[in-house]
Amino acid sequence: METVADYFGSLVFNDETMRNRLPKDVYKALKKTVAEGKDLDLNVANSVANAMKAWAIEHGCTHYTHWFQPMTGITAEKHEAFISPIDGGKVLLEFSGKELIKGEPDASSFPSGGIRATFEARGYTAWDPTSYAFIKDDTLCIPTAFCSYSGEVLDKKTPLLRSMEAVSEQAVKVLHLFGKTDVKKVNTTVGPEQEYFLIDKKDYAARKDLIYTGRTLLGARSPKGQEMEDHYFGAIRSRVSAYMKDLDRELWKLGINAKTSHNEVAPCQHELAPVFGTTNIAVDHNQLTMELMKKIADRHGFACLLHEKPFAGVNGSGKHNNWSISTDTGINLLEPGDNPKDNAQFLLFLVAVIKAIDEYQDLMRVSVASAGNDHRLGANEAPPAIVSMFLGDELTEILEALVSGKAVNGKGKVQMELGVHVLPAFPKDTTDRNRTSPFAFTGNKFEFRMLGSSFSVAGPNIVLNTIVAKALKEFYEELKDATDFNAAVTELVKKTYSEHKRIVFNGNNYAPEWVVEAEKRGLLNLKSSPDAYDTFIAPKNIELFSEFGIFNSVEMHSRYEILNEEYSKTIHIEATTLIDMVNRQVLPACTGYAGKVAAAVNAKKLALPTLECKSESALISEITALVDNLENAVTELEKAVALSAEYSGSDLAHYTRNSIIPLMDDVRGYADSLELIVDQKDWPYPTYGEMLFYV
Ligand SMILES: NC(=O)CC[C@H](N)C(=O)O
Repeated sequence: METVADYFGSLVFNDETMRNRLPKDVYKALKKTVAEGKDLDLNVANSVANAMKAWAIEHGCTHYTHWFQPMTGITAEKHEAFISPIDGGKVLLEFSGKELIKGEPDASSFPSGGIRATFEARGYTAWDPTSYAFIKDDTLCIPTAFCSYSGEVLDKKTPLLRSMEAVSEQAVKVLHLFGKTDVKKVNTTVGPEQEYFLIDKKDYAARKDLIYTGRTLLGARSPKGQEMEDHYFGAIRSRVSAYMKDLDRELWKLGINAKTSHNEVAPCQHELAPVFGTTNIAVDHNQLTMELMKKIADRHGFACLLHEKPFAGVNGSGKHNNWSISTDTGINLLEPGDNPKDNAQFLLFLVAVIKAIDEYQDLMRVSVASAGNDHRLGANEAPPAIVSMFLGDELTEILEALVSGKAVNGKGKVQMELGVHVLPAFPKDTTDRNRTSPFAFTGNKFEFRMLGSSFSVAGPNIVLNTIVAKALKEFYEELKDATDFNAAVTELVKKTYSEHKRIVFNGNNYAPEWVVEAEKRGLLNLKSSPDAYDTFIAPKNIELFSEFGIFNSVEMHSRYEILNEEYSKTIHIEATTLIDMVNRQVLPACTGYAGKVAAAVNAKKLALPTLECKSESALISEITALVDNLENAVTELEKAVALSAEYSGSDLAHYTRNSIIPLMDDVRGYADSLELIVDQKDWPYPTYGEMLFYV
């Protein structure tokens, strides 16, 4: 019988395939290029392209595509057939090294935030040999970076790769000070847990809001929600289980380490978690996972919803980004060590992260800001908009003790004195977890829990890598000339922790008291996305990204434009969808139903003139009053949407947030009240109950 091990990675031009199919010297040259990040020699590229083509054709491919990640947050592809005509009406199948390493799609219609006028249509894609080529839809896909003709970055992969290099360079320098001179490279790793909803395809097709916006804009709560806490980790329905198996199989063929599947908190909500991997590859794999989740759902009669808040009032969907840094010699730098020296190193990297998060709370917040995630953060078991870190009691105690010079007490586990050489051996697995924290230490990695389920994980990791690179760079400067290295490290750990400990919060992030406390500590509370976006172009942030060559000022401003635009457009589509549904579905349904009741009253009275028909009359009045309110509310919304033409950029985003969203809430309030009193048979779209429980 064929086992997973037999077909795992069968659609990937991975290391094993390359070793088997490439001439030895070409294989070696390619490996060297990847390891050293150098440009690829054209002869090597030709040879690799040839082998790739042969392999792809054997697997039934007719086309190839550069597969890239523009600023849309999803991936893009433009398929080219391998065919090249020859005399006699025949074709050859061709794929050259040049075609492998560089593509030139007409790129005028991708978001560029004003960098490129549409007449400057040219854009380049360049092969990223650190991520393997793979086959999707009988097409050879080549992971690539995407930039404009004049070299400005237009994608998410390029800055991600740069940020990985930045953190590697700085971490290596610091590690060399610790005597780890064998370390040449440091990689950040990520394991993104992906949450999603599965609903019946028929229900999906019957709701314009799901089709146009990915979330329900209307819908009264069903009598049951998630309050019984019976869905989380519950037995998986057989239809969903079949879907999960199918999905795993397809992901495994693509070499994606899909590992954990389970039911999530809300009805119809699930999660898939992979084994962690190098950030760049984890980002590519997460994009593929999201794409396949949707595609395979369709095969099983489901629609897969990746929106952060498809249903109001129940759990939203996040994507928890488990982030760590490890060396090419196999050391996880966020793993407490076995001996005092390694622990000093661990503590130094730990406080680098603490400093980074505190100094760049704003960027962390921006990296998870979107119209969809605004509904999720701070509601129904998702972290709030205030960025803080959870370290756990033990680690906090150790750092506090180090700062105060006192011995660690309490659990009697660790005694410590000052000085690096006497730092204790830490318990490896801190058992306490904090699900409420935006950024939680979980023993050997940080779990960044604020990301929304529909996000590309590139953005948040670009920020994380860069801000940690910055902290490490400053540390290196402080330590490089130290006469007593151990003492200098101790001092630096103490100083950094004292200066930045306000960002550490081990308590309940959902509690209202935390908002008050966080304000006292001077932490940012950027409640909505437009508030967050405005901080993106703060001088300190432009300096940061420029310093490490991740983005220049022009690229930062373009991204700022794109963020604001995407936000406003998303809500504009939502508002116009809502108006459409109300005017053309809800209002006619309500009027129709009230008419039916009125006709029934008339008929009854005709039959029995003494009848008063009090409750029917009250119902008609209630419906009519709500319909009047709904009409007024939707008219106000229409006016506000029309007025939005007067704004642009950040002003438009703020206007949208402050003027459009509250009116959408008003509309929803009246429509949902009507849903609860109108005959179910007359209601024009499936209800929450039908979508979440009748599956
Ligand atoms: N149990 C959980 O981890 C819930 C997480 C929640 N779905 C979120 O949005 O982050």
